[in-house]
Amino acid sequence: MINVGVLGATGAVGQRFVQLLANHPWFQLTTLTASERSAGKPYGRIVNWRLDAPFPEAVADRIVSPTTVEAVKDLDIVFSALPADIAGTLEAEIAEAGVIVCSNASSHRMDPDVPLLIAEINPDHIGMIELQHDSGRDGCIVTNPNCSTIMLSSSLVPLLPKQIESVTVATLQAISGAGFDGIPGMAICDNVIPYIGSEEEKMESEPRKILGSFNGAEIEQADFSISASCNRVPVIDGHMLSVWVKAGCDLNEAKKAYAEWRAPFSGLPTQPEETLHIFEEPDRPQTRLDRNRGGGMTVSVGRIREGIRYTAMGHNTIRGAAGSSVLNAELLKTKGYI
Ligand SMILES: NC(=O)C1=CN([C@@H]2O[C@H](COP(=O)(O)OP(=O)(O)OC[C@H]3O[C@@H](n4cnc5c(N)ncnc54)[C@H](OP(=O)(O)O)[C@@H]3O)[C@@H](O)[C@H]2O)C=CC1
Ligand SMILES: N[C@@H](CC(=O)OP(=O)(O)O)C(=O)O
Repeated sequence: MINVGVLGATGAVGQRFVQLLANHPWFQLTTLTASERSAGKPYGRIVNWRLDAPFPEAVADRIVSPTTVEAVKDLDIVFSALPADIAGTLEAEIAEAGVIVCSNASSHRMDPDVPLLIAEINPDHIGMIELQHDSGRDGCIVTNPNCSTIMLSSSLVPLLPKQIESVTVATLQAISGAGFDGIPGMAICDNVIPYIGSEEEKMESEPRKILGSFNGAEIEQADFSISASCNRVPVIDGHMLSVWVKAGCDLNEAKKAYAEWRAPFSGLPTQPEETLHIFEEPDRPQTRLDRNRGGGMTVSVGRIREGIRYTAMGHNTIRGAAGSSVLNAELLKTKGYI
């Protein structure tokens, strides 16, 4: 078994990691960390379990560690669900100590030697790890994109060969995206908030790295513009996107590209049968009905119509965070990095 830990194991993403890793066939969850407020106490006592999945009793008595290099330096992999302001320095120090860091935080996403990885979308970017090893880092950092960016980039990939010129996107994002203490109920009930700090900037930059090509030394970014407008809506989980794509194809060619696209590999434990599910019904995808498709790992796409316009939706803390990160680690194992 491969020994793994979760940094920030009590938060919205951290709890998803614990849920997904508790019975993982390859990874043994040995270490859970959180802030000084939680360290030294049994996980089952201090965690406020808020997921729509049963609490994994096997970790109830595990004593929460402080979030330090010392606490995780003997592990093979750590999954990071830390706030970005803490993750920057700490993740780099943990990677220097020889550990593989699979991170959800934004701190290292745009580093020139760090893969911004969605396993089925840009698996060859994993080669960027060699750049980190070349510069003397014993371990490495592999990052997940921003949660809305994962839905956008995954849903754009079938159209990539059709010469995308520009992308316009408007989001309807769930409140779990802001973390457990992110948005008070009084602010979001019966309301829509047309602002999510730094989200539009991330959506306009990260997909160009993800959908760019890696030539062995650097990423040549995808050559199209993105304009994003992000909104918070009162749903618990699931980010929905309305997308407009200017590309060199007509509607029939676009629909054919979606129907024919397949993930480049299959069979990893956390990989869904369908990375993309294409709906023909006029009123799908819907957040509540479709967010758990493929165990929360499938991105649903529908309403593909003249323009080209479509709707995409996925589970923000599973496909958009913890699930994608675990799948990235599974890919690392199959490629011999673990
Ligand atoms: N929510 C989402 O959909 C997504 C989140 N992300 C990113 O994932 C990361 C985690 O987000 P999320 O789970 O939502 O956040 P939460 O606020 O829900 O959880 C934060 C976690 O970090 C711990 N923590 C807070 N301060 C410290 C500290 N000073 N030292 C050590 N640990 C600390 C908390 O522990 P304690 O309980 O002890 O305070 C908790 O475990 C962020 O970087 C976020 O941007 C990325 C994609 C999607
Ligand atoms: N900002 C996203 C979630 C998130 O934390 O993203 P990032 O890791 O890029 O800051 C949301 O609110 O839905």
